[in-house]
Amino acid sequence: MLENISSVKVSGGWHKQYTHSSQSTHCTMRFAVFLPPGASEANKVPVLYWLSGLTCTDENFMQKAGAFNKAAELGIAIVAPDTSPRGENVPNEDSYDFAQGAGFYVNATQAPYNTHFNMYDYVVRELPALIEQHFPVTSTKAISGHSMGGHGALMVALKNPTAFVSASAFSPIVNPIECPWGVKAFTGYLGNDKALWAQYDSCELMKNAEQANYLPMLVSQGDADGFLQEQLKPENLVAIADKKGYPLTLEMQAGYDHSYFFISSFIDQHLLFHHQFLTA
Ligand SMILES: CC(=O)Oc1ccc2c(C)cc(=O)oc2c1
Repeated sequence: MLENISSVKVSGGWHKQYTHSSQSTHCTMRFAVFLPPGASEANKVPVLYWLSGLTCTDENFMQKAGAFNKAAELGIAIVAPDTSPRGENVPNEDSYDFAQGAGFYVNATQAPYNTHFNMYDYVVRELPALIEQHFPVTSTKAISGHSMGGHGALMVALKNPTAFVSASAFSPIVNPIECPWGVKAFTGYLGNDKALWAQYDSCELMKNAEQANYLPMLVSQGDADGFLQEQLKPENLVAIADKKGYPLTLEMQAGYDHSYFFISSFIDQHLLFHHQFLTA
C-alpha cells in the first residue's frame, strides 16, 4: 500500500514522494519518482533508478541534480529510494558512514542490522516490482548512483545484468573491500566473511563477469575529489575492464569535486547515455 506524501509539477512532468511498508527492510520506506510528461498507461516509459550516497535520502538527487528537463525531453522516469531503512526501531550509530543513511545496498547478515538493513533486496526486487505495479512504466530499467550509491548501482548491475540495460555512476566506490568506508560497512553488516564481501564488490564481480552478460557502463569522476585516492579508486575497475574488454568508459573531469555541483554538470550526459539503451 503506497501513501502519496507529495506531488509537484516540474519540467512538464511530476515529482512525487511515497511511503510504504517494506517487506525487505521491515519498516516504512520513502522513495521519490519523477514521471515525464505524457507518461500514461497507454504510453509507458522506461525507468532510471538512482542510488544516492552517504547521508542522503530520496530528496538529494531530486532537488539538486537538475535532471528533470532532460529526463522529460527523453521520456525517462526516475526513481530514487532512500539510502537505508530508518526509524526509531532501526539500529543507528552516531556516524555518517554506517547505519541509518548508509545502507551500502547489501543484505546484512549481522545482528542487530540483519532485520532491517536489506537494501539489496529492496532496490533489486521489492522497489522495481512496486514501481511497475503502480506507475505507467515498462520493465526496461537502467541504474545510476553517486559515491556509496555509485557502488550500489555498479554492483547491482553486475549482479543482475539481465535486469538492467545500462549502468553508470558518479564518483563510485568501485572496490569497497579495499577502502576504509567499505571495510567499515562490510564488517558491520556482513561480519568477517571476505567471500561474502566479494559478492558486493564491483571489482570482484567484474572479474567474474561473463562476456555474454557485459553491460554498457559509464563512470564520471572529478579529479579534485578529496576522496578519490583513499576511497574511490576508479583505476582498480578500469584495470579489470581493460583486461577483460568490459565496455566501461571512465571520464575524468578536471577540477570537479565530490558534490552535486559535479553531478548536475554531467547528469544530462548520463541520461543521454542511458537513453540509447533504454530505447534500443
Ligand atoms: C548532498 C551531498 O552532497 O551528498 C553527499 C555528500 C558527501 C558524500 C560522501 C562523502 C560519500 C557518499 O557516499 O555520498 C555523499 C553524498
